Amino acid sequence: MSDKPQGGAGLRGQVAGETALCTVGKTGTGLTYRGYDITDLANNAQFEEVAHLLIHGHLPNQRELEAYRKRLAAKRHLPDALKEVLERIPADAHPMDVMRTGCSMLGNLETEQSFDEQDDHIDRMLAALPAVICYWYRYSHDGVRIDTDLDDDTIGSHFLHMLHGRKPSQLHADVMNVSLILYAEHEFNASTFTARVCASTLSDIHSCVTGAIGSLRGPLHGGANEAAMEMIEGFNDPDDAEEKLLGMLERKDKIMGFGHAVYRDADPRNAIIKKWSHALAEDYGDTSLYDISERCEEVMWREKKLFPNADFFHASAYFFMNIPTKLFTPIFLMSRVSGWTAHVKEQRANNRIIRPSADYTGPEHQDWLPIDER
Ligand SMILES: CC(=O)SCCNC(=O)CCNC(=O)[C@H](O)C(C)(C)COP(=O)(O)OP(=O)(O)OC[C@H]1O[C@@H](n2cnc3c(N)ncnc32)[C@H](O)[C@@H]1OP(=O)(O)O
Ligand SMILES: O=C([O-])CC(=O)C(=O)O
Repeated sequence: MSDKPQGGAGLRGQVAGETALCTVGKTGTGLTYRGYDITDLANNAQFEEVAHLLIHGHLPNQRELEAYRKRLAAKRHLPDALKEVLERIPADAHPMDVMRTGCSMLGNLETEQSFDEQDDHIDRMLAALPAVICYWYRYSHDGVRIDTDLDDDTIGSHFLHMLHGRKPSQLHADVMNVSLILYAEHEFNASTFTARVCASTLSDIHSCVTGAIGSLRGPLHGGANEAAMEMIEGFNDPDDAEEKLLGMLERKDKIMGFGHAVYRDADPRNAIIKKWSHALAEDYGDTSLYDISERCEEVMWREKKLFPNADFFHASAYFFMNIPTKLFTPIFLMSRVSGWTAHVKEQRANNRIIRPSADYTGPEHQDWLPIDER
């Protein structure tokens, strides 16, 4: 059980609803999806099994998994109108803005007319959002119009295939799979709560996801994996990292990829992605970025008792897979859409509009002043 002291700010520690989807900091290594431990899932599952678990309530059997995979693979194409919009977005746009626009445009072209259609739209977003980011990235950076309708078995391999123009190695496909599992769900985090607030007004599913994308974009949430990468890239070696980190701590800078709103001693996702980052570093043939990251972990714990969260070793892992830094947060999104939409379904199934109260801190009664007297 997490015993982190919880102040009032940021609704920290306050129960804001119920969920059957996830526990954070309560049991086992501290993170479970519908009762399954994150380590078991990361060691054994395919991301599509986890998405099915979250969205449809149970782990699929072989027949269900094959049908689910087929259904998702059939939804990878992008409508021409969406491609046109993506082609108009400049290369220097923020990729999370591209995702926000892409998701919203999909909602214009394929609007959810009734909640009975929600599962079809969820499948579509899971399948098409990786295509949205890769189509834009490859068009704006390489000048190519990629075919997104590829035959890869999994969402992770499909993404890497579109991005690099070739099928990924088994190691890279495995790491993407684990990464998507680790990022899939995390209870009432900021972006999921955004999705639930939007769902509680009985809005459409694309609005819920588009709003959540905006919340995930920030550096205190999903944007931290990119910010962590920018930081470690600035360190020459472990000793340089230590010296610079100490300076940053002295100046009270925020160290991206460290700390957590709920966990106190460790984020259970860190050990998993750290192990894979090490395997990737060996495969890459240059472990220096991994060594730098490990030194950051040591220094942060020694100096501040702060630990890496899910984002920190993701930075080096993605780097070793030749993924451009600006696409790190969109990968988080491609995964978290499973958790967001599972929460939207849960909210809709037992809905009351989310509308908390505030402590008023403004002025007492003020007399009206005509404009020429102000
Ligand atoms: C997958 C994810 O989205 S995980 C989160 C990703 N975000 C990041 O990595 C951004 C960096 N981390 C942070 O900003 C914070 O740790 C958060 C936003 C994740 C959690 O915020 P909070 O719950 O407010 O943090 P917490 O209550 O533990 O903060 C306690 C103290 O530690 C400090 N602290 C927390 N994290 C960090 C950090 N990464 N670097 C430096 N100091 C930190 C806080 O400033 C605070 O100091 P104070 O008491 O002097 O104000
Ligand atoms: O739970 C949080 O506040 C942030 C987080 O780790 C996640 O969303 O994965």
